[in-house]
Amino acid sequence: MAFRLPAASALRPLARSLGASRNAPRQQLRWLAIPAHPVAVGSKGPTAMVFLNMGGPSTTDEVGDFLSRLFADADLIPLGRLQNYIGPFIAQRRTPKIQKQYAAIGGGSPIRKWSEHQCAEMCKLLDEISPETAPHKPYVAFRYANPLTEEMYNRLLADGFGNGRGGRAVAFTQYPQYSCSTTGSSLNELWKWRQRLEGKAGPLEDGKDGTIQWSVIDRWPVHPGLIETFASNIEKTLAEYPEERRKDVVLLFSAHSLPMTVVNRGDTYPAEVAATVYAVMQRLNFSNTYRLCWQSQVGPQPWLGPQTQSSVEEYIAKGQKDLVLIPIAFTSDHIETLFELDQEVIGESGHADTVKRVESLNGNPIFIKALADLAKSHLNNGIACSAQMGLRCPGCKSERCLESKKFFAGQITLPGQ
Ligand SMILES: C=CC1=C(C)c2cc3[nH]c(cc4nc(cc5[nH]c(cc1n2)c(C)c5CCC(=O)O)C(CCC(=O)O)=C4C)c(C)c3C=C
Ligand code: FES
Ligand SMILES: [Fe+2]
Repeated sequence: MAFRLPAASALRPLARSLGASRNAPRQQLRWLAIPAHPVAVGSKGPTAMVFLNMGGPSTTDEVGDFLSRLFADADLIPLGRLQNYIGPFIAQRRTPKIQKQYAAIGGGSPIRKWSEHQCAEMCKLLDEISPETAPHKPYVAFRYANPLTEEMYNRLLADGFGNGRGGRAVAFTQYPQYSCSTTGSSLNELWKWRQRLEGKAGPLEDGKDGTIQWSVIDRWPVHPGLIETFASNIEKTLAEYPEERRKDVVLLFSAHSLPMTVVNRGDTYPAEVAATVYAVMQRLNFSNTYRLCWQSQVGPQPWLGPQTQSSVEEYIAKGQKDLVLIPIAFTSDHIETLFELDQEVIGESGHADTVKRVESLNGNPIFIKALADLAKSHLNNGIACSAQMGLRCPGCKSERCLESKKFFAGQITLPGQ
C-alpha cells in the first residue's frame, strides 16, 4: 500500500499558518519537513492511526442527530430500560437551545476540522520519525457525529486493512484523561463495530488471523509535550497582564464535570485531570496560585464541583479580578470553550478585560509534535493498552466494559513493536 503525500510546496502555507515564518531557517522547520515523495512502506507498515473523540455537529442541522446519539449512549447517560424512549425525547427537547449555542459560535463545532488536521499532521511527522511503521494513515472516529465509528471501520477495510489481510491499527484517544464516559464509551463502540464487521475472533494467539490488530493509547495526562503546550499557552496569556499584576493572577483550570454517580463509581478522570494540572504547575514553577474547577453540568443531579462560572463570580466578589481560565481536558475548541467560557463565563463576568482564557491546543505545532512522540513510543513498546485500562471501576456493572477491555487487553502485539 503506498499513500501519496502532497509536495512540500503545497504544505508551505500550512507550515506558515502554524507559526513557521517565511524565512525560517531549514533547521527550525525540521520537524515540519514533509517528504516530497511517496512514503516507503516500512517493514512493519502500513499503520492506521485512529483518533477517537466525541465529535460535534459541524452545522446546526446536525445538532438533532448529535444529541440523539449522545442521549442514546448508556456509557455516558445511563437511562436504564427506558433509554430508547427517554433519550430521543430529551434530545429533541434540547435541540433548539443547543442549536442556538452552535449558531452563536459560527454555526457548528470545529472539532472535526481540528481532529482531521491534528491526525493528518501527526501522521506526516510519524512517517519521518518512525519509518519502520510507515506509512501512517490518518482516520477519525467520532462517537456522536460524522465520521462515526462504523464509517471509519468501513474505510479501514476498504483501504486494505483486515479482511484476511491483517494490518495494524492504533486507537488513539483524544481525551488526555481517561473517563469511562468518554474514552471508555468510544472503545466500547469500536469493539462493537469490530465484532460486527470483522467477526467474533476473540483474543488472538499470534495476531495473524487476518483481522486488524488493534492497540490503544488510552490516556496521556502528563505527557511532557502536552504539559509544555498548556504551560507555554498560559505564559503567553499571563504576558498580556501588566508586569506588576502578573504574579497575582489566579489560574483557574477548567474541565468538563462528571455526575457524582460516575465519580463514586470510581472513574479515574478526576484524578487524571488533577495530575495534568499539577504537572503544568510544576512546569510553571508554581509561579501563580491556582484552582481546578468543573464546567458544563447538565440536568438536575449532583455533579463534581466547584463550578467554573460560580468560582469566577466568587473570586470577583472577593476582589480577585485577574483570572486566567485554562480548558484542561480537551484538545481543541468546542462549544464549552467558545460559548460557555468565552460568551457565558467571561462575557457575563462584567470583567472581560481582566478575565481571560488561554487558547486551545488546536493546531499548535508543539502539541502536534507531542502527539507524534506519544504515538512513536506506543508503536515501539509492544503494549496493547495501559495496565490501568484493564482494571474496571469498583462500581462497574457493565458487560460492555468487561468484554471490550478483555478484547483490547488480549490483542497481541508483535515482539519489538
Ligand atoms: C473530557 C471531556 C468530557 C467529559 C468527561 C464529558 C462527560 C459528560 N458529558 C455529558 C453530557 C453532555 N456533554 C455534551 C457536550 C460535550 N461534552 C464534551 C466533553 C466531555 N463530556 C464536549 C467537548 C461537548 C461539546 C461538543 C462540541 O460540539 O463542542 C452534551 C451536549 C450539549 C448539551 O446538551 O449541553 C451533553 C448532554 C455527561 C452526562 C458526561 C458524563 C457522564
Ligand atoms: S464504568 Fe468504569 S470500567 Fe465500566
Ligand atoms: Fe459532555
